[in-house]
Amino acid sequence: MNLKETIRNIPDFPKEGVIFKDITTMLKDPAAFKEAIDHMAEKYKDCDIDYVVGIEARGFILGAPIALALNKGFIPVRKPGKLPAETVVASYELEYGTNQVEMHQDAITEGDKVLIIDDLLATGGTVSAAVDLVERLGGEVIGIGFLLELCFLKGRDILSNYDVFSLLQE
Ligand SMILES: O=P(O)(O)OC[C@H]1O[C@H](OP(=O)(O)OP(=O)(O)O)[C@H](O)[C@@H]1O
Ligand SMILES: Nc1ncnc2[nH]cnc12
Repeated sequence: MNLKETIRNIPDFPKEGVIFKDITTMLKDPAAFKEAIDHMAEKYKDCDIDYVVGIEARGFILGAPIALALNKGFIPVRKPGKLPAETVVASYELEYGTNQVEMHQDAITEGDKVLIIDDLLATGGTVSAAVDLVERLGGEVIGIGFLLELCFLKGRDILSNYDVFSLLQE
């Protein structure tokens, strides 16, 4: 199957000049969704990790099934004000704005080995903020996995100290 073809391009969303990669068309197709999860889980099946961290919101959709496929727990990184217990916060810039992400302070303890999953690597700002949260809590980022990498935005450059994998590239 050509997985990339199941992802739809929406021009000028959420603002002019951005071609939005809409994965809802892939998620709606069970064979495509399963292929994406299977391939991403396969990549990490022999890695020594304790948890999968997924970034709200689309990183949850991929990260949770990958965590289950690897038989690991799932830790959410959320947008501000959503997590009920004590949190750590990191700010970042996005292709189309700025935002913050949070993680529960007790989600990770010193020495935990973590795989971070998100749907898309653009500038790398979002995932760098998630890396920052994991490392401030003493965790070790073993890998960072994406469904799709927008190579022209060079997000990989700011992640050069990490093992970065993308299933699809554009
Ligand atoms: O590499 P970056 O430039 O940081 O961009 C990538 C991020 O942008 C999108 O999330 P978005 O903030 O649109 O939120 P959503 O998942 O809640 O739709 C995407 O899911 C990544 O998390
Ligand atoms: N072009 C894009 N499409 C979908 N999600 C994104 N997040 C950042 N840039 C994006």
